[in-house]
Amino acid sequence: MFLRPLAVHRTKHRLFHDLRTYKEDPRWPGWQVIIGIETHAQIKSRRKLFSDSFTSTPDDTPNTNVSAFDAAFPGTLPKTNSKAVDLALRTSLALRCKINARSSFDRKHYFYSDLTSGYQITQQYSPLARDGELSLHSLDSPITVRIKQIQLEQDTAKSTFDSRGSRSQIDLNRAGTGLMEIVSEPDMRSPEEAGAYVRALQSILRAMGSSDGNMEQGSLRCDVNVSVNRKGDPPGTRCEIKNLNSVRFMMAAISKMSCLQTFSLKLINQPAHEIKRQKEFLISNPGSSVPQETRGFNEDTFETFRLRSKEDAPDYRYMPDPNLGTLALSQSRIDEIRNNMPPLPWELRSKILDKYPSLKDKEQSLDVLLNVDNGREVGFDGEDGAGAVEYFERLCQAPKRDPIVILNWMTHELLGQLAARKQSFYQNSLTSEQLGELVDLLQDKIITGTSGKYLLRHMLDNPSSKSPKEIAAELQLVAIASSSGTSKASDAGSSPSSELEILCKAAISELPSEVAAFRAGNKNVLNKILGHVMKKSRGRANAKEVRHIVEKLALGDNHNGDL
Ligand SMILES: Nc1ncnc2c1ncn2[C@@H]1O[C@H](COP(=O)(O)OP(=O)(O)OP(=O)(O)O)[C@@H](O)[C@H]1O
Ligand SMILES: [Mg+2]
Ligand SMILES: [Mg+2]
Repeated sequence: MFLRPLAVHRTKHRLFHDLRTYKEDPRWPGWQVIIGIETHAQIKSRRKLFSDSFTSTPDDTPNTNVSAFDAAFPGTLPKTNSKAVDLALRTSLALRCKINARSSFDRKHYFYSDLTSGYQITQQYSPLARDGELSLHSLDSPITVRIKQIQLEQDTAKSTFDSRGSRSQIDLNRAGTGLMEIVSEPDMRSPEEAGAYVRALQSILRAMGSSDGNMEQGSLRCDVNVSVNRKGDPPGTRCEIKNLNSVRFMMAAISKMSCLQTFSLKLINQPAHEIKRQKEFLISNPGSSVPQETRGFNEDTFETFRLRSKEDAPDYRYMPDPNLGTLALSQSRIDEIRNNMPPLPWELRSKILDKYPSLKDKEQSLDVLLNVDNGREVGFDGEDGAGAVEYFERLCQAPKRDPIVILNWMTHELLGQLAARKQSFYQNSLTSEQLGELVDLLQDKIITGTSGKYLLRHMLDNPSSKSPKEIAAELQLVAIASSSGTSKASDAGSSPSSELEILCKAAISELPSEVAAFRAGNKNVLNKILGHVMKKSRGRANAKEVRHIVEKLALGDNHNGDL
């Protein structure tokens, strides 16, 4: 009884996509571009998919997390890691998939040095989940991309080629790590839609704690399928571009034009990207279709290049894995996961906006916060840890703190500094208490913005449990107060009111010609005098106060203040 409306809805949904009306894209008039994406997301479980060894980060010493099974010793048997399966289930539910109560594993055979067993365990015939969807709200014209299936599989080892020694080196740390292959239907029509899809997927994976979703570090890899057809014609033959490792590269592989804002303009005259290449083929070979190929992407020239044609495609000789049997999932296990799902990114977003309405004008920064790659320790095996959002909320607990100021400091300063150090959020050594106090020092004008940034960098470089106030005093960052006493720097114990005036007086005597020009009416030269004082104060002076004092000293008490 209850299934019927769902089935009708699904049918309508599919029809909508199959017939998705041709919409002219001014970049390739008369043509339609169709894109489908296969993503491989490393599962953020503590242990590998079929063995007890720990999963690794790229920084781990090679070949230190390897069990006999990962190295394919004869006689070793796989044992499915239920935590990894649970994380994949959570992801499948977040993507509104139907869970397959009985899925199974198959062996995909091929011979390469990074695959010691000679086969990869995957789910070719009966995947974990099917028929999901992901809505892309960030686009000007939002779309829904259908998810064809989600399958579990093993990652391979990593081989690197040492050209000096003319030899390949194999690191088995990655061998056997759990992957989710998430396959979309061919529902995207532009590089922008493809980019939005991968970004939305990243935020879901991160919110579910099921993968770091980090393309640069290889925990998320995309294969992009692209085809081109003339308006009114059926879809063209797809070419698959393998292993793209950033959203920008993925968009560039589809169409160089889409990424010219982010990359150098010198690329404008370089040869073909995928859409251009396929269009040119169809124009110069009327009546033929583009040959089906697997292609690579050159990150320097932004060109795709042929790896192999369909005829050269290996015969993987798929066969059911005799050691694993069926992966049976009880309804109660699925229900339990459904009932304990962490909030989805858009749920978290509206919860935060309800709680802190002033952030409505700061949606871009809020999205940065919601999409933070928390790193391995948070949500490891689905456990909850203090991710960036929780950290933000802890900071906002002190009543006098302004959520806008906190959000700015977190997204612009803290996350910026962590990114510069190539650190994930979990590697952040600054506690929420420390950052909170730092922001309080700023709001109370005990330190200036410049000093605050310096203090933050210093604290990240020299982690300690000391309070920012103590460190600010040690580093002599406490702001110099003006004679009007607006600063609370009197805590520092010196006589700060005169210190600022002494600095200003010194500047006036050290820059006589600038002061003369200023007195003669050259307003611009004031900045030079102010810059001189700011430099001498090592960022501890408040620029407004310095300006006021310099004007007063240079022009006498009678200046009208609006120079
Ligand atoms: N005409 C088309 N144009 C663009 N993409 C397409 C087209 N037809 C299918 N696709 C996309 O191609 C992808 C096919 O992936 P799938 O995993 O099913 O097969 P595969 O690429 O043959 O397998 P493998 O996992 O071994 O690479 C899907 O993402 C699908 O949406
Ligand atoms: Mg595939
Ligand atoms: Mg493929």
